[in-house]
Amino acid sequence: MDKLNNVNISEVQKLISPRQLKDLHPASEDMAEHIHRSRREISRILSGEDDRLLAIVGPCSIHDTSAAMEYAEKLNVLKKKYADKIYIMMRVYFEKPRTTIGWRGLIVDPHLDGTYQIGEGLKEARSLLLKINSIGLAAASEMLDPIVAQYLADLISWAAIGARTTESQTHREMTSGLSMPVGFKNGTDGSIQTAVDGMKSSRYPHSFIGIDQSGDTCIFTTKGNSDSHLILRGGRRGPNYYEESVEEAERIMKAAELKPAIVVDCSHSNSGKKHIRQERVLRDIVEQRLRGKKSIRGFMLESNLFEGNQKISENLCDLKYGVSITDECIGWKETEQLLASVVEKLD
Ligand SMILES: O=C[C@H](O)[C@H](O)COP(=O)(O)O
Ligand SMILES: C=C(OP(=O)(O)O)C(=O)O
Repeated sequence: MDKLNNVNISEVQKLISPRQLKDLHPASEDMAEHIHRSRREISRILSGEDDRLLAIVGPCSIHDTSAAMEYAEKLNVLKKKYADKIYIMMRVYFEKPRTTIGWRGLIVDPHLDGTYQIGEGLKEARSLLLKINSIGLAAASEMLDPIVAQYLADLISWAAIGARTTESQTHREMTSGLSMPVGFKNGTDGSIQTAVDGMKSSRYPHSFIGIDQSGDTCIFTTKGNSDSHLILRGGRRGPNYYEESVEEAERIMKAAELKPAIVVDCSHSNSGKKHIRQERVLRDIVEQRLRGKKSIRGFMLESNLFEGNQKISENLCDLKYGVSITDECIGWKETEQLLASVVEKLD
């Protein structure tokens, strides 16, 4: 009996390497060009060179890839229709950070039953990202596990560091080496400073340990990511999308010698996790922008084919199609109406 090692480990399994997964599900040259272009467009919006608003819209989490693809097709129609006013991309979230415990997303538990078939989850996630990008839509996702990034980051055009990891050294180091614009969410306690510290840290070069495409342990030395920005998502004390909060965020970013660039998350603690309240957040920030608050560069909506959410039932056949199994989302009809009204106001 080994008394010192693996005391709390019950099993270790080999996993496919990033390169093996990419060989199975490769990105074409055309797709690489589309993702490169999307990242540049997003970067120009976040820096203010492009005056459009970034709209990150989609499910709280992906659990059914067919429903996700139906959603992507619908969203892509709006992306093309409103392209001169807003840049629409899809929230394609596969990793869920939990306050305590709960389903952790399609990659970790693709069968939703605690069997943790992570290899299958990675394949499903990569194959969905390929399909979404192939129709010309760009994908936005949270980067939670730095190892997972090696399998999927090439297909992602915008990433978020979540409220629960925004203070983490590991996530700041990872961000400094990521190839796409990355938003730091304010902490769950509402701290904007924590996210601004994350932005600042990730702009510098770092060295850290990670795995390469073959799965070998390596030292990565990064150049720093100049495309970091702030995401206001509200906090324990309530929402932070109001003008006073936006101005406080601007002050904190300026004090850190960062150019203010803010995306407002209309969900989470800005809506008290009530989907019907996302609309009022969105209307308010569009009004702020029209009054000249140019530091607001985008917004995020949690939206699905149908509104609300549902618990993961014992019998998975009972799950309703197109309804979130994590946070509440607005439904497709409301999503269409909200995006149309944003564009109308910006006209
Ligand atoms: O976005 C989803 C949730 O807000 C996040 O994963 C935390 O969820 P929990 O507080 O239900 O664990
Ligand atoms: C988990 C999320 O958000 P936050 O980190 O703001 O809680 C999310 O956007 O899915």
